[in-house]
Amino acid sequence: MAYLKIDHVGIAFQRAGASTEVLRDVNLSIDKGEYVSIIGHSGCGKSTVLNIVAGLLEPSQGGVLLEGRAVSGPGPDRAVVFQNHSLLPWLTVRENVELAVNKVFRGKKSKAERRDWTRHNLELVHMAHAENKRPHEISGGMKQRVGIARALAMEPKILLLDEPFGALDALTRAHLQDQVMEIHGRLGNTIIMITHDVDEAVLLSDRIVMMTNGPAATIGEDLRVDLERPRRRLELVGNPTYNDARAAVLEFLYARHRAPTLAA
Ligand SMILES: Nc1ncnc2c1ncn2[C@@H]1O[C@H](COP(=O)(O)OP(=O)(O)OP(=O)(O)O)[C@@H](O)[C@H]1O
Repeated sequence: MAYLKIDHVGIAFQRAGASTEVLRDVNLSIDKGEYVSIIGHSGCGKSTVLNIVAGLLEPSQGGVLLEGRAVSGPGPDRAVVFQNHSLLPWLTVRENVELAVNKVFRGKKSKAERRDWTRHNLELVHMAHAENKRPHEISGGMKQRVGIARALAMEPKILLLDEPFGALDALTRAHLQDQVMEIHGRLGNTIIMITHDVDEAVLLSDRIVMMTNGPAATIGEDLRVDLERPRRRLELVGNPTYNDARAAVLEFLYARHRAPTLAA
């Protein structure tokens, strides 16, 4: 049995009396501990897939099963990290993470244990030094790290990353990618990540799921990335497996499934 199963999922949105079918017959099985990226052109429905797994949207057809149980709404077993860090501005870094920790672990861990757990997760993303700062006092990359710490601290079964590095400069982005790879290597989280970046997808993922263009988008190809872990970006320069995976994704996106705006 798959750990997470997206089973014949379809969704249509109604707008101004018209119905648009955004996803059709999306099927995906993910094993525990797998790092799966979803890539596809803008507007094809990647976030919609993620939001259905998160339980924030209800599919019109099919459903999502986590450990054999149907997902029927949001829950702490599926934590989402959005592109634009969503920290509460009036709380400190520590309080932002603690809020989630208290929600999940009140009654299960003592107050002191919850504090330690909060600190531990901030340490995982190297942000413990800034625990008393408020979001406006730290950089975008740091805010994103806090968002990741908050998600990890909930000990979710599935970590859902919606373009988590999209708003960052290239160097910060590379640094954070390395940290996420390191955390995944250490904790073995099951991760679904949306990205537009082909190199990011190849570097981080065990599998890259490529989506066709909408409307009625679906999974066009599911590519396994057979690169040993831990992966180091510099060592992968010139690696034939890396280059083949990269070429396959580029070919899918820019030859077989060009964006409608690019195809004109
Ligand atoms: N709640 C909604 N109501 C109506 N239409 C929606 C809703 N959510 C998404 N859509 C539409 O569904 C399509 C897919 O959107 P989605 O955000 O999933 O795409 P995406 O692939 O994640 O895009 P991007 O890469 O630009 O973030 C778009 O045409 C969008 O306008």
